[in-house]
Amino acid sequence: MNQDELKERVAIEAVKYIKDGMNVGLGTGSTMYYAIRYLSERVKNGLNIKCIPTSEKTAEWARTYNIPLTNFSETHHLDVVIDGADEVGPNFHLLKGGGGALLREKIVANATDQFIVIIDESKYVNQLGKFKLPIEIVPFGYEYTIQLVEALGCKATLRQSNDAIYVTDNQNYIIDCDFGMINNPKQLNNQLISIIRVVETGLFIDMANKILVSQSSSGLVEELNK
Ligand SMILES: O=C(CO)[C@H](O)[C@H](O)COP(=O)(O)O
Repeated sequence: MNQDELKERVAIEAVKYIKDGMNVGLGTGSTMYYAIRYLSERVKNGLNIKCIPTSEKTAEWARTYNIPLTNFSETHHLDVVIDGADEVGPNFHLLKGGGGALLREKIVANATDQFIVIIDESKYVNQLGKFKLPIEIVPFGYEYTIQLVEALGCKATLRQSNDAIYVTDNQNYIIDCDFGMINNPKQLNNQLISIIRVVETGLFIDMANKILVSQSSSGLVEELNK
């Protein structure tokens, strides 16, 4: 079973947690694309939901597939949030932001008591840090911000897109930081967000309640609960 098939499998399982009348947070990324497509089938068959997307891309997909959207002016609490991740480590701490949507993803995940993360087994790790940690920073004075972050022990690379600096949906920049293996994700997250110029990090500490993992050997989806 290839990685796209694994993504589709786990996405389909996650969408089963969405029930009639729910307010739902929709994450960002290629795994979520499958979830949105499957969800659109259920909406077509009468499922009544309202969703808050975590990125402009996800909002575009949702509109394309006729999934009703809402926003935080109308709804403050979400019944369930589904999102992918780049790595899931011990204690369900997550490393996210590969798709550049970490800030809205964290805001949306923070609005629920049921945050379901969908991954294939290659992303389930003993220690976070093989994937470079994305950090959203304000453009103002970004060169010095990079120095301040690097002083915490990493090599930071300003994310580019089409030969220009990558700009997030919030008009900020992303730096991808190689800290090596991260021994204490909670402490590192606290150190990083104490830098005023850092908006948010891709470390999601104590946020996920349920991890769905698709297994390459069997194609089965394992459910892990906190
Ligand atoms: O954090 C994210 C976007 O900011 C994504 O959830 C993460 O990058 C996983 O994406 P994919 O499902 O494409 O592997």
